[in-house]
Amino acid sequence: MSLRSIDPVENRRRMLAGELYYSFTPDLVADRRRCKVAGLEYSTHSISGDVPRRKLVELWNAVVRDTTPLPPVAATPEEDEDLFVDAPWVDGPFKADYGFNLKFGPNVYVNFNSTWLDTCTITVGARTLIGPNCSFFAATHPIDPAVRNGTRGPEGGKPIVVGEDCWFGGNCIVLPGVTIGRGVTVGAGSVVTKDVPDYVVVVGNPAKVIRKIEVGEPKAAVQVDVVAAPK
Ligand SMILES: CC(=O)SCCNC(=O)CCNC(=O)[C@H](O)C(C)(C)COP(=O)(O)OP(=O)(O)OC[C@H]1O[C@@H](n2cnc3c(N)ncnc32)[C@H](O)[C@@H]1OP(=O)(O)O
Repeated sequence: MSLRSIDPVENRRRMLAGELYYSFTPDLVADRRRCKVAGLEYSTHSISGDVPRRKLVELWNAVVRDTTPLPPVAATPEEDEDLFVDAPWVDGPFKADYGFNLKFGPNVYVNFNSTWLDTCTITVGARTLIGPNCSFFAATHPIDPAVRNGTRGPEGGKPIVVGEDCWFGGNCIVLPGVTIGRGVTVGAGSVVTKDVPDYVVVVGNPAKVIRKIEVGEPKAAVQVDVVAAPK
């Protein structure tokens, strides 16, 4: 069967739905290339720090294909930067398959070298912090090599959901179909293979709960005293 004969609309529907589909069709190859190019441009400016925050948010929105208009430019560069204080902050290098299946909430931070195989949606809840070298793999392949059939065979996927207020240490891997609750800490180097409930610490490969987290008073109660004294 030629991959060119596949109905691109139905194929794409199957990809997002987590059903078997073909990923080496011309349209999906082009979509991945678009994301690589947009991600490279974003990463380059993220690393060099040579553009204002507004431009970086614009480049990020291009990666994830978010067409929401940015707010009007503020009076000063500082005030303009403040407009984007809650925009997701992703340090380059960053790599994803499609970009448009990434759904990040406000105030999310992703440290450098993250990898996102977003054949299905990958949702990251507000205020979640992600350490360096973390990978989120929504994509999967058939276990039977006869079905898998290299680049000619079908592949699958399952969405990943990360709740609000989570923290991932460095070098974590999250597998397809995993839902992680609110306020979870994932220890460095963990491989999360199964769903994780709210407010626990998980570590290891496969990640296991090592303790529950007692949630404190609202965040404002914990303030580090670093505000400069008025001159
Ligand atoms: C957003 C960013 O950029 S993040 C910056 C990068 N920073 C990091 O990656 C740091 C990540 N931190 C960790 O992994 C920490 O170990 C934490 C947060 C999971 C520690 O959690 P705590 O609840 O304080 O665990 P604690 O240190 O008491 O250890 C409890 C047990 O778990 C084990 N453990 C702790 N972390 C890990 C881990 N990542 N993997 C495997 N085992 C671990 C400990 O060895 C200990 O085992 P023991 O009971 O047999 O002695």
